[in-house]
Amino acid sequence: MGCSASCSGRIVHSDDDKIKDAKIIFVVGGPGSGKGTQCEKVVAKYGYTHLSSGDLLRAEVASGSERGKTLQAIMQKGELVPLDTVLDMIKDAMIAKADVSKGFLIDGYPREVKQGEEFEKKIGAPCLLLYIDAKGETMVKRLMKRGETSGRADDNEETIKKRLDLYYKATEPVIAFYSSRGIVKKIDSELPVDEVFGHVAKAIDGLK
Ligand SMILES: Nc1ncnc2c1ncn2[C@H]1C[C@H](O)[C@@H](COP(=O)(O)OP(=O)(O)O)O1
Ligand SMILES: [Mg+2]
Repeated sequence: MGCSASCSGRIVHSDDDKIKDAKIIFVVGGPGSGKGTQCEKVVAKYGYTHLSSGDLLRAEVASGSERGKTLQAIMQKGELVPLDTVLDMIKDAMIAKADVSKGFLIDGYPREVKQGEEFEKKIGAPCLLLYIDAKGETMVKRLMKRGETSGRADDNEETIKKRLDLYYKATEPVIAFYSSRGIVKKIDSELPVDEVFGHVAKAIDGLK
């Protein structure tokens, strides 16, 4: 945010104001369920901005920064990185895109209920949660295949298993949490990509 001590609070607030009324969609699903694939198609059709927490974190790792080194060690083990780190990165990215974006797809976040609560405190409430649902065995198969070319350190059998376990334990409660608010749309991601997208598009068209 680059606000020096001499700034009045106003500058910080105007940054926050930029995203105050933003349309926010959470995209939740297991690793390899097809979140990234669907988000790309939403970007093309609707002009939304796609923010993948994993991609933001991997970009930080690639930058070679000290923070990146710490993150890499955590991600390689298939664990969750500290909440504040991810949230700050998402918020900065949203502010940077606020002027040109029709809305935001928050992909891979929240990973646990607490992350959702913090997001709402610091940024805002989602109007929709797309629950990209595929079977465990489908996700493993897709990730093993993706691992052949992705270069992702966590696309290997051992880490995939840990990520799946963590998904079921920590992330599925997120879906229950938002279901009670009536904003969850469950999308069958076992179908071919374009058919999955048909359902995603219907959910987005139903907004407002
Ligand atoms: N509906 C679908 N049918 C077949 N393959 C799919 C699919 N959706 C995604 N894939 C493939 C593309 C990727 O290689 C892999 C993981 O997809 P992804 O979009 O990277 O998942 P995520 O972002 O949820 O981890 O599966
Ligand atoms: Mg992804």
